[in-house]
Amino acid sequence: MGIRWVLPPPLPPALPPVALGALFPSLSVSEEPLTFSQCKSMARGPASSVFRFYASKKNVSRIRVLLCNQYLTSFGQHERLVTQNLSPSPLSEVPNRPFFTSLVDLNRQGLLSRRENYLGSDAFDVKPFSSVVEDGDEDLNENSERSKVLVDSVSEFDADVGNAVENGVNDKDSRIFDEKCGVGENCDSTMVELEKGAGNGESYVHVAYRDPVELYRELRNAEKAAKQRRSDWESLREIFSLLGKSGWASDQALAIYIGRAFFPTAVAKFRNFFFKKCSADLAKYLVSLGPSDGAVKFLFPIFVEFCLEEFPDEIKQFRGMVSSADLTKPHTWFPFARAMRRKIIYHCGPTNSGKTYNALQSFMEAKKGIYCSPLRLLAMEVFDKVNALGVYCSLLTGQEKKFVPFSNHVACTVEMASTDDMYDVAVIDEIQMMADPHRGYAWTRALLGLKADEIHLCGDPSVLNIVRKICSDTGDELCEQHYERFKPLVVEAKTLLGDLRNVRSGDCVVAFSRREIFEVKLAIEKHTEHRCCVIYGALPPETRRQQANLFNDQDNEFDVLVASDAVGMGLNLNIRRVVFYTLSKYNGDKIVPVPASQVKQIAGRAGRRGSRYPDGLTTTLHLNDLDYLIECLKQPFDDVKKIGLFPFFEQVELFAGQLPNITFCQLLEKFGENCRLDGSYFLCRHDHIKKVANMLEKVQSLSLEDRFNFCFAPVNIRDPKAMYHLLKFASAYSQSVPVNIYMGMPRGSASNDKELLDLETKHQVLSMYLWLSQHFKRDNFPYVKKAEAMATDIADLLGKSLIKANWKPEVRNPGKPKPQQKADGYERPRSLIKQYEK
Ligand SMILES: Nc1ncnc2c1ncn2[C@@H]1O[C@H](COP(=O)(O)OP(=O)(O)OP(=O)(O)O)[C@@H](O)[C@H]1O
Repeated sequence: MGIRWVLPPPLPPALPPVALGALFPSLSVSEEPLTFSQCKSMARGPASSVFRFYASKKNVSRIRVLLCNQYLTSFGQHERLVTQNLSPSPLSEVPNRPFFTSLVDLNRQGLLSRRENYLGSDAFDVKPFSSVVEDGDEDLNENSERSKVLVDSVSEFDADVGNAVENGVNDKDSRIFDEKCGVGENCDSTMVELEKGAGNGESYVHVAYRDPVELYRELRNAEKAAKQRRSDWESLREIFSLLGKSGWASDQALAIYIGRAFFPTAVAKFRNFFFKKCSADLAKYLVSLGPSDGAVKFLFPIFVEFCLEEFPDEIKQFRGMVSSADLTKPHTWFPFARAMRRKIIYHCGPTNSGKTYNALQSFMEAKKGIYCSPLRLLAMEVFDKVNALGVYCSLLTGQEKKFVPFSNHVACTVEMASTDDMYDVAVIDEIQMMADPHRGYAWTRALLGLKADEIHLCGDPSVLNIVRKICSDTGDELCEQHYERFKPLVVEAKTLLGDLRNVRSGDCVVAFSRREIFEVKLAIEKHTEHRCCVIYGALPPETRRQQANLFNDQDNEFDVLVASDAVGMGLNLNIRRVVFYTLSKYNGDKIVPVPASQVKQIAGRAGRRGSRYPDGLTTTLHLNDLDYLIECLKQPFDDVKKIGLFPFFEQVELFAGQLPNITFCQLLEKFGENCRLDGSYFLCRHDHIKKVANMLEKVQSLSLEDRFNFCFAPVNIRDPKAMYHLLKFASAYSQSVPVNIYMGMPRGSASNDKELLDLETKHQVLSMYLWLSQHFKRDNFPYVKKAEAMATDIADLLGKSLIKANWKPEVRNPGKPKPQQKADGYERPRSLIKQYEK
């Protein structure tokens, strides 16, 4: 936002002041700075009632001019006071002039100074009267003598500065001004000010036009505060309370490195200082504004001066902290990738349109390739598929490393993608996950940092625009390939009419909680001839694959799949119809509608090229939910505006150097509060990391790096048993003793839901052990083989348990809302979408 300069219209020199006001509507606003001679002519000219300007002889272009007009009637309370004050007005017949806009613009356009500490002051939206010149120029307040002429009325003023003869004001005053102000080539600075209404009872209004730097200096030098009425003190107290609570002021204070945490303290100190020193006029003026935005904006620049003088250490510390938490320009974090000429190919389209298939063709044809998957399961699928097609490919996930001899290809989870190795072709699957609130940073890092000549992105169009922007930042060439679904998805309007007895072979019933999944399975198996496979996130990938194979295989009775949203990605499934059991889910806080993008992704699993059901159908259990389903499918893809980012350990370490005496969890919190991001990025949510960090505070001797790494271990933070094991692993690691698996093998498959939950937890703990063994020195985790064997056995037991599972599910989280209990043997939810709408 540039500074705008107000130029008066050219005026006939002999125009009487009464006529001048009418000319103000034609004030032009120029983007160009005024020349010094223009300023001079304005100062001498008759156009305005009040001129106030500062000039530096060093650089005329830095002159700032504020042109005020005393006849404004709509420029806030304080201008009204000015108007009232100027009675009897010689110009009372002059119509109100729309000068207001120009003046406000001028106010808002950042005439505020830019001294070194005012970094980011473009964002300021405060009284622009700070007297500091731009760009480190000599501070006029400090180093130059300023002259001041006080004149009693508008016409006299006009006469003084410009048209003394024409307006009948004596030459002597004019000379005084010239001498004192030195309006001429050699003047240091010039300031002309009007004491409005002096002597008529409201003399304080001149305060509105005073330079905040000066006001601050006067306050600082004052011996003590003027006496005020009790009610005025009350009013002032309210104004300061408003300042302390003002989000606007706290945001603006960041520009001078007064952090949000320190802001209330700074305001409290400022208030104490102010109350000890304030003059009668200043207090009266503020009281006249009352506890309002106007008062806050008036006080703010004075507050800034106070802070700059009083809190240099705090400002320096916060500045250091902010610069060490600088996450702006993440594309510059990967200089090697920036030095490459990369070609990005965006395979853009809905599900089941052949995006991944085409990208994998290029991957397999390359000499050296990397495939980055959103899930372990999908990495395993690609690993199997590619090796089966004769291309040697290794597997790398957080939990396992399967090296295939002579392989130049690797299928990995996106977090494990190496930004050190060079590749001919890289594939990043489900690129829209860049916007995922928790894991988005991993996709962003892969896109920015992979060293590959060709990078294939597969995903829906939601992140296309942001990828375009990133490519223009990185200088990579972008090539877009758009896809359509092989066969359109058809919505079945009939629905299941609320009755699970209407499921058919090839259906996938989608529910959004583990409890609901087992309820549905139980109901279907009890009331129909169908048998159900289940897939949900807490199951190990091996078990999910086993269940998928069971469902795909036609030679068995398992012809219905009951699944969570985990079915939306990664598995090749022969689904005829996707049936939404509900279209609402618990988001950890409350019941919310399932986002349209997720509904599309899941519904799109129905019908798959080359499968038994190439035509896809989708519907809902309840008629009530159908409209929402249709609405979701009709909705265009979101246009994602921001993608995720998370600091590397080195960045956190640098930040930690600024705050040596706080816990790691507090450190993460502070980082979140103070980090700076470009507009296209957000800091990924890290509540789960903080929760682990909190728990690990008990483990004393972990280094910062180890602590950081432990916090990323895959653990279900809502499962106390899993958290307990993580704590034990970290404790043993910190004592440099071999980390053991303190867990026995279950005797057999589960015969109730409690045992099933136990198997799930045990597998997660083993998976965590394997993850830690990959992310820390292997020597510290000597029982990897044992953990792998146990994990395989447990996944097997889980598969067996699921086949015979016909029990009511345990409630893992009793806080969740329960569906309605029906008398006919199984629980059915009401349409939660309808409930939500109500
Ligand atoms: N040209 C092709 N020849 C044979 N089969 C194909 C071809 N293109 C795609 N397919 C098959 O179609 C199915 C869907 O393709 P693919 O997985 O590539 O779609 P997608 O758009 O990536 O979908 P999603 O986003 O759901 O993963 C797969 O089973 C794939 O093997």
